[in-house]
Amino acid sequence: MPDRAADHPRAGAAEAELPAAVAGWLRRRSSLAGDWPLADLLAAKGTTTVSVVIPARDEEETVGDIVRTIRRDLVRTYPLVDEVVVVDSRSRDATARVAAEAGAKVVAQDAVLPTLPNLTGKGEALWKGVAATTGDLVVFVDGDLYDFTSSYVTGLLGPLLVDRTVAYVKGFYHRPLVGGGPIEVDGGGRVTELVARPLINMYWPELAGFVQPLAGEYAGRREVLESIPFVVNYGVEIGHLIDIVSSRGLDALAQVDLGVRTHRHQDMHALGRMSGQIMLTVFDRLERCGRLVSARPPATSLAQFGRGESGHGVAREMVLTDLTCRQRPPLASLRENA
Ligand SMILES: O=c1ccn([C@@H]2O[C@H](COP(=O)(O)OP(=O)(O)O[C@H]3O[C@H](CO)[C@@H](O)[C@H](O)[C@H]3O)[C@@H](O)[C@H]2O)c(=O)[nH]1
Ligand SMILES: O=C(O)[C@H](O)COP(=O)(O)O
Repeated sequence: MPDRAADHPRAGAAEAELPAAVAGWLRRRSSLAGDWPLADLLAAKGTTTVSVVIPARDEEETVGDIVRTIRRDLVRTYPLVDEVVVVDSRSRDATARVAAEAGAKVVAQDAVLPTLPNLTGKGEALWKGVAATTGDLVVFVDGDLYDFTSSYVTGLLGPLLVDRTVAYVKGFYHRPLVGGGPIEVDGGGRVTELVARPLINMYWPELAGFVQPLAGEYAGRREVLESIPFVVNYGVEIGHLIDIVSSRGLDALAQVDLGVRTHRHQDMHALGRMSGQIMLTVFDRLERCGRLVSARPPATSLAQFGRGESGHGVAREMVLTDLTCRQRPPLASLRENA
């Protein structure tokens, strides 16, 4: 992997405070999408097969362009990707039709492993996506991206195709916050900055070098993805990082700069629920490895307040959501028990 001593992401003045392992990892395991030219990847691919999994819930606006771009650049023009699967996560819009018309294989989330009880959430869609595909390498791409290019996929595959010791590659980017007012160039990733990053630095400082620990664009080896549990909600990404660094060490992980990413932002209440799910995933992992002993487990119900109409004008309406950290077991364990 290219030596990034003087390149992005840079360790600033506080480098002395970073665990030495992180500073070294940043140099060894960070690269740019442009470091992985398609011709080199095609040469390295050999018989390795590649699946792209796109989880999508109500993404009719964007999912078609993402599928078309991957199929045009990486299936038809150059044979890097072997299958493109959209997991339709109970969409109420035309996501499934749009994705199929763009050339994806579309699987309904609940139709995969149908004998299991259905669970809800993004992590569930990803787990079913792994179950529904066969590639040796699996690339995940969110279905709500506005500025997707095929270099997302080539960048994520680069370290996996050329280095057997890399197990899992995370994307990173600049994240503008778009909508409402003027664009904030790095205003996106609010849950990342307010919740995930502080928790990671407190409890897994070896992961502190990840620029976008919650990125929805990442790739992994099938045997690795089938060996870890998947939290079924938005805790899935932080769960992956914690579980893989714990089982395989930091050098099994890499990150690639994919440039800039814009996506459909969720509202504040949705981000509050996401934050709660991420916190509960962290507490779950801390408890499992005996680092947190709580006299009373955290409550899993989140009360949020919105505006509703009452007979006396605007009322405060309370909505309760269950954020329980449900998990799917490693897919490999299902096969062993079959
Ligand atoms: O039940 C669900 C919820 C979401 N999605 C899809 O998952 C992707 C990402 O979901 P989104 O709601 O757009 O998440 P973000 O607000 O963008 O959250 C960020 O942070 C999350 C927590 O780590 C990650 O899961 C996301 O990938 C990452 O983009 C999109 O294609 C969704 O359609 C599903 O398939 N099923
Ligand atoms: O990754 C995150 O932090 C959340 O998805 C929120 O992202 P946003 O602030 O760009 O909407």
